[in-house]
Amino acid sequence: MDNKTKELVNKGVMLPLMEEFYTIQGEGAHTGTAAYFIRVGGCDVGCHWCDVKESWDANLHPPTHADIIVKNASPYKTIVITGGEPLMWDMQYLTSSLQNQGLQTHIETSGAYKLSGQWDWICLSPKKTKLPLEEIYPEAHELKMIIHNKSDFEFAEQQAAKVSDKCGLYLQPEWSKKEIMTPMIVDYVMKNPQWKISLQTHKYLNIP
Ligand SMILES: C[S@@+](CC[C@H](N)C(=O)[O-])C[C@H]1O[C@@H](n2cnc3c(N)ncnc32)[C@H](O)[C@@H]1O
Ligand SMILES: Nc1nc2[nH]cc(C(=O)O)c2c(=O)[nH]1
Ligand code: SF4
Ligand SMILES: [Mg+2]
Repeated sequence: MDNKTKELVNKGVMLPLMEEFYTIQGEGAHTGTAAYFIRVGGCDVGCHWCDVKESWDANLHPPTHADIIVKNASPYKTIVITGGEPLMWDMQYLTSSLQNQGLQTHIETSGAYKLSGQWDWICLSPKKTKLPLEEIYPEAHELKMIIHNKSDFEFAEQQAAKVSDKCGLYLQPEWSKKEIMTPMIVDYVMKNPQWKISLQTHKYLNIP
């Protein structure tokens, strides 16, 4: 990568773009809503069950000008920025440009990096391997905890204690463990109705 490109990536004017696709938000509070997804490469959080490990190495994803990303997104209404870990990059330029076009900016994040950007919706999905920075908890609109084993319920409660009263609470089965964990989540939500269940509905629908 040349120095000029590096500088633009540092400013968030260019971003390592893995893929963009129009689909239905499959998870969490906005499940069922049509949304344009922008998947930015780069993540070092290291979830062993991550369903997009191809995103991890930012060098595999071409630095793309945010103006092009915004142009591609402009026909749509709800834009979901995901990754990889989007907060590894400065999200200010991209999100302010999207909002200037009248688009709704949503993020999927582990919260492990400094919060940047202007967001209409923040979905925080904390990971034990690299905990969220304290600053993001009061900003989260939705807390989405992935349940891979029984101890993850305890971790979910610890994280729920840190978000605001207005934050929606979701338990989502880790995909490879869904046969075992989904019934446990159903039982847990009935006993602890402050939580809701979130399924990866796009995977059941066979859509991206
Ligand atoms: C691939 S991550 C990208 C955004 C960010 N790095 C994060 O983890 O929030 C998008 C969402 O998918 C969830 N996820 C990833 N792998 C999963 C799996 N195997 N089963 C269930 N959810 C998963 C993450 O927890 C996160 O909520
Ligand atoms: N349909 C669909 N919904 C999603 N919600 C969060 C996703 C993600 O990978 O961040 C995702 C995804 O990859 N596809
Ligand atoms: S933080 Fe997100 S992208 Fe990174 S490894 Fe975990 S699930 Fe995958
Ligand atoms: Mg996904």
